[in-house]
Amino acid sequence: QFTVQNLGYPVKLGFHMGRQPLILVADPELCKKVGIKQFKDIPNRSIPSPISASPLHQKGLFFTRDSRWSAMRNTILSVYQPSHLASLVPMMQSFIESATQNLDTPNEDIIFSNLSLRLATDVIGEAAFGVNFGLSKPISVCESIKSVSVNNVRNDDNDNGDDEVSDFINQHIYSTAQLKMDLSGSFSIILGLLAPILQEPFRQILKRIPGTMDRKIESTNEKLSGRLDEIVKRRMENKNRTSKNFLSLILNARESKKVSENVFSPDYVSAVTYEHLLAGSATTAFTLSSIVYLVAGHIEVEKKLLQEIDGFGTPDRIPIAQDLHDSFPYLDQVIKEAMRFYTVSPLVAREASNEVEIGGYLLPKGTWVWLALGVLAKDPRNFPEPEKFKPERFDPKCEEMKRRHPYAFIPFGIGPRACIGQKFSLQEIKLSLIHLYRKYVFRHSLDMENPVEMEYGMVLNFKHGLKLRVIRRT
Ligand code: HEM
Repeated sequence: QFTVQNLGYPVKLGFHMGRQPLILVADPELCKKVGIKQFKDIPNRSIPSPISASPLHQKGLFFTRDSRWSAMRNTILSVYQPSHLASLVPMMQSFIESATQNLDTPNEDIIFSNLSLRLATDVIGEAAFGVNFGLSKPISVCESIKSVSVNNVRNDDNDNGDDEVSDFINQHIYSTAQLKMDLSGSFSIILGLLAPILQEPFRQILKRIPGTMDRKIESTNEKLSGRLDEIVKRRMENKNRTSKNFLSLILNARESKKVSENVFSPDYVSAVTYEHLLAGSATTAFTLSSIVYLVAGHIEVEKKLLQEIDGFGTPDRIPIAQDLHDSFPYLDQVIKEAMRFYTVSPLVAREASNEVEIGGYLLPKGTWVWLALGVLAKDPRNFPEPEKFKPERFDPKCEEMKRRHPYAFIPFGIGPRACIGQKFSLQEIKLSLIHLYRKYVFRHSLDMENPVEMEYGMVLNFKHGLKLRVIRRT
């Protein structure tokens, strides 16, 4: 395991050790070249342990980018187009209102990162499955710091009456927390780093031995993929799919024979649906948490932000999509700066389709090329004083912004494989922040470690959760 730290951002590469040649790219011009041309996505099936330990690995389907993916991407794209996104505002707003009711319990701090994960999971659950997972219920005393550990989310009560779905989603949250890319994972993950060829045989043995992490992961994964299969099967049987969500669109395309049924096999549909849930929840949740964390520590930013939000109108005026686009320029800057400061998805992977020259190096076919988005975002050539949180650096009128390379800030990736949920997540994050700051401000809890500790996993996360004191605005 080794860490790239020369640009101030640790990128753990332990899980790559001993595999095919790898080059890490942290230059905007080269990122553009790699992201848009000459490179294909890594067929992620070949990425070792941490990802292959996830629920749908057994089917060989998790995060695969084979020829079927283009058909899938085209099928679901319309869910994420602006006209449809605008119609999702009321759904998002209703989850936000529900999740953030009664936040200010006297003398109790909250674990905001739990709240944001539940909220983001509910929102994507509705968009992907058309199912209300019921996680965004008002926070209660049982969610105060004193009684809930961050790693214990799956043990929380969830009495929404739909056991199957709530169990599934609790498993999902648990399994998301288990996806680690360093040496703190299961024994087979560690073995995979050192002797890849032994990994699978060992996993097969270890998963049968009670008490091992491999056994726990295996059991979570089995339950999770079983439940997901059931949800997909039931939705396939129900032909009355009028609402426009991810799963309905795929199943309708399958049945209308626009896409061959063999292409969208039930297993494949399960895999991409799960992947979607994962891609859309942990990323959005962390981003929302990190913004609130950073604003809580920068009172001058908070003041300016509150002014903008208050200036929009009385709290009963819910912004529509156009308002979100036009009326909150400072909020835009705060979000971008927070996403630069803590890049939730620090690495984007590609593979050279052919021998190719890049940055003066001749890379053999098959070389893995990783775009280090997190390193890019801390490069002082594009972001002077990169360790300072300064939303104004994203003001379109400022010199720093005008001078900046257009690909210096690409938290959603780049090119034909860029994030499909970019606009969706920004809409959700903006609505959440506007709603929250109309009612509350936040301060770091005294129980929060200082300096904050991050976990550099599949996605960035607060190692011990984000703990906040909530103050109701008067
Ligand atoms: C703040 C929130 C988010 C961030 C920072 C983020 C970031 C990313 C990044 C960096 C990639 C890889 C792009 C590349 O390879 O060039 C990606 C891919 C993807 N994201 Fe997101 N994402 C977010 C939210 C979402 C949401 C809400 C959804 C679903 C609604 C989503 C669905 C996807 C999918 C399906 C892909 C794979 C696209 C493909 O391979 O064609 N993401 N995301």
